[in-house]
Amino acid sequence: MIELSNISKKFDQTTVLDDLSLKVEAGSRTAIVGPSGSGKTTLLRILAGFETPDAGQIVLGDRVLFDQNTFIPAHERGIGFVPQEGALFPHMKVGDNIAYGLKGSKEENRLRVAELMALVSLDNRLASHWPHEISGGQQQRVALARALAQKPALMLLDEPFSALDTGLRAATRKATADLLEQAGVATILVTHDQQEALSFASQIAVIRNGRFTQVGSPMEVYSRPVDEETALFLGDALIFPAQVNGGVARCCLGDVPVSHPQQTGDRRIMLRPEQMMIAADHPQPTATICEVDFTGHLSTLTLTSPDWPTALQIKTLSQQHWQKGASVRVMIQGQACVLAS
Ligand SMILES: Nc1ncnc2c1ncn2[C@@H]1O[C@H](COP(=O)(O)OP(=O)(O)OP(=O)(O)O)[C@@H](O)[C@H]1O
Repeated sequence: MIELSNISKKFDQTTVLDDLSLKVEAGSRTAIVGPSGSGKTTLLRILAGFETPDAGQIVLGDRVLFDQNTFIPAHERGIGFVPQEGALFPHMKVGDNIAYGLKGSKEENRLRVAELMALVSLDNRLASHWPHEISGGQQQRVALARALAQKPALMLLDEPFSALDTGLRAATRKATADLLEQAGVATILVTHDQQEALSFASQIAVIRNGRFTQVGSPMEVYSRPVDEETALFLGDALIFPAQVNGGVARCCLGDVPVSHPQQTGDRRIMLRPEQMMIAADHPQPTATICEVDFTGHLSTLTLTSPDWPTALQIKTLSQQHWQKGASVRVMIQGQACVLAS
């Protein structure tokens, strides 16, 4: 397990990381997600040992890597690091890139490189290619193999899939997740892509202005975000003012059960678009479709109702029924999340 406690870092007079604490269980996957400039890369560099925090403690297993009196240098930490776009050595062939840092004989290293290439599903014949002769996805796998060669207890991935196009990106992400799970290596992925974070990790840490605003399972942070900014950062959200009492929020859509019944009073509630059920041909319609933006399997409907102060935009599965002017009934499934005021 890796545990960071109360990590802070300033550059000049600006606080970049502010009292961060996080636990990552052995063999598990955590994603740190947050907007540009929130401090994600700085935190990874601190973990890797490329940067020194001003305060706090980092413990990996039973080893203190950093505290007031300790600084274990990067090459002694047993931590693998895959930076953005792989950063392979361009003047070294693929095999030599992977073997970089291996300490065995030439023959032992050749066998280990072959083993690592098989592990990341790379054809062994690519070992004699130059990095520029292989695809972006293959380059990422080489970078991963190079990091795995050190048998790290923890792997740090800094936006490693960002240079890949959508299809390759999802496939490489899945392959990487499977591989790290098989190898039993704990992983921290940094990304500003919320979908990537939600799909990759079993723990999500949302960072904003150098602080973790929320840490939890992907489902927890997605469906129960602590505040409006976190809600909107993690996906599409519908946010309404509501009067919350006795586990029910009274809002323009009617009465909706809430997830935290202890929260009461004038609040704002959040629903995800998939919680909105829109029924065409309902005997008691509540809204009118005034615009349909068809984008393939999803359409964005703009709905109006005399009961609502403003129009609602709802992304939903495309259907033949979605026609401008059609009357529909809007129903809500599940519970609303009450946001921090
Ligand atoms: N060596 C440095 N010296 C001074 N300021 C720095 C240094 N490294 C990072 N910063 C600043 O710290 C803040 C956080 O940067 P960081 O790269 O950690 O953010 P990030 O969340 O990884 O952003 P992105 O998603 O754009 O990569 C930024 O304002 C950045 O300008």
